[in-house]
Amino acid sequence: MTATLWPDHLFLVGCGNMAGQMLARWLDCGLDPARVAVLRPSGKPIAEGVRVMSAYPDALPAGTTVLLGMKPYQIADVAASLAPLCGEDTRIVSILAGTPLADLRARFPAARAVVRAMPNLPVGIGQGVTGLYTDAATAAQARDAIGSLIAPLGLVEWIADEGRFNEVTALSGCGPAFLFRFIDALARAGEALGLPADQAARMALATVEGAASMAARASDSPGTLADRVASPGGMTREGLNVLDADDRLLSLLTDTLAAARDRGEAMARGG
Ligand SMILES: NC(=O)c1ccc[n+]([C@@H]2O[C@H](COP(=O)([O-])OP(=O)(O)OC[C@H]3O[C@@H](n4cnc5c(N)ncnc54)[C@H](O)[C@@H]3O)[C@@H](O)[C@H]2O)c1
Ligand code: PRO
Repeated sequence: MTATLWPDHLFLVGCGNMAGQMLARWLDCGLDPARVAVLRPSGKPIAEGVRVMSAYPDALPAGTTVLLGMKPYQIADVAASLAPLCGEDTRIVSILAGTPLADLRARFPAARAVVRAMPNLPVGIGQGVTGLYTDAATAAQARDAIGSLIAPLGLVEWIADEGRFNEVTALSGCGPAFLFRFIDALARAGEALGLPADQAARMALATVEGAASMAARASDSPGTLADRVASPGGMTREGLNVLDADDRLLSLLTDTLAAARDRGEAMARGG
């Protein structure tokens, strides 16, 4: 991995579940906490050396990278206080679901570099997925610097077409929740067939962890790997037949992603 180009000044607006995981990973990877300031209404401490404030400062240092980590519906209030502190060299990174770049540009007109980012929770252990999007108004140097900041979080994918950002969010941003549900359902199905609940929970989690790690390292596709588990005439094929009948699992997941995507589109319309 190439060395991370840490920003001189990082200002987090909101530091809950998601931004908190991003910051934890950055600090683990060597970001100097003295470069970080966090605005959070509670004012509660975050980590040794990180400055926490419950009100906006009078000014931001030149070239500050701002991470918008509060809830999407708070953007109007936040922008009213934050935009006057932003200059041409302020870099804005937004993780707000369903909030288009044009909306961010309208709210932070002075900042040249504005990037939409869609991380997911495993960024905290460096195994996340982050989709990124920006436009031509963001200079290449700022784009690279933001890419470098995101790199320690896991897989980084620049998205060419912002019109696909809600699909990206549905797949990888929301994806961990769907996988957590799957692990839970696998365990409960085992329990329904008669296994002790605690044992089924341990086995379901370890099975998903092992299968995902194996798929990540394999040169074969997950589809080929599934066939390798299924001995001809054996037990697995009978199970796969249930998942595959009428594309049942595929339909379920397509409907799941579509519902999440549609919510992103409604949020972008102000819903
Ligand atoms: N949770 C996820 O998996 C995930 C994934 C990708 C993106 N996101 C995005 O991350 C953002 C935060 O989601 P979350 O799940 O971390 O929610 P959260 O509620 O855990 O965090 C939001 C934080 O913002 C703080 N806050 C509230 N009002 C504020 C204000 N006026 N100024 C500054 N901070 C304020 C809250 O105290 C809270 O700590 C959302 O925009 C969401 O779309 C979340
Ligand atoms: N969490 C955010 C939401 O549920 C966005 C992706 C994951 O809206």
